[in-house]
Amino acid sequence: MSKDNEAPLPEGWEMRTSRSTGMTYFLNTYTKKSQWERPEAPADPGEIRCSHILVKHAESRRPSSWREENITRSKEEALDLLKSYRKQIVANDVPFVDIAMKYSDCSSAKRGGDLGMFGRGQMQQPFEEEAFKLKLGQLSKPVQTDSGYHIILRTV
Ligand SMILES: O=C(CCc1ccccc1)N[C@H](Cc1nc2ccccc2[nH]1)C(=O)O
Repeated sequence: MSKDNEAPLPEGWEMRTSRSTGMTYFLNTYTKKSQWERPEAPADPGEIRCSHILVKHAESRRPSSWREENITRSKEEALDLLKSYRKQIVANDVPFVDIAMKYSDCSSAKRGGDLGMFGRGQMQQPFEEEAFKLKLGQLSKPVQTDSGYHIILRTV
C-alpha cells in the first residue's frame, strides 16, 4: 500500500519529484543524499555544529585551562557551577556566548564555545551521543566526559 505522501515528513527530509521518471523521492536536506523509500526517522545530519561550556574539576583529564592553571574544585562543585550557568542561560539572564567566553574551561571559550562542524567519531563518546540527540537550537542537560562537565548548544 503506498504510504500517505500527505503526512508530514520527519525532520530534515524534503519530498521531491524525479524530473526523468515523475516518481517521488526523498532528500536528506543536511547531506543532500536522496532515497526512494519514505523516511520514518529524522534525517541523519552527518555533521553538526555545536558550542559548549565546560567546567573542569580536580579529576578532569587535564585539570588546567586558560582560566586557571591548577583546577582544584571538586566534581560536585563543578556540576553545581555548570547548573547555575545553565539556569542563567535558560532564564535569558545572560547570553550563552557571554558565559562561555568568561567561564568555559575549554580553549573554545575564546570563540564563545564554538567547536565548529564535527561528525561522529571526533568528540568523546558521551559528548557526541548527547550532541547528536539535540535538535537545532536546543541546549543539553549537563554531560560528563573525562574533561569535566559540559552543556552543549546545537547551532547547525
Ligand atoms: O579538547 C579540547 C579542544 C576542543 C576544541 C575542539 C574544536 C575547536 C576548539 C576546541 N579542549 C579540552 C577540553 C575539552 N574537552 C572536550 C570534550 C568534548 C568536546 C569539547 C571538549 N573540550 C581542553 O582544553 O582540555
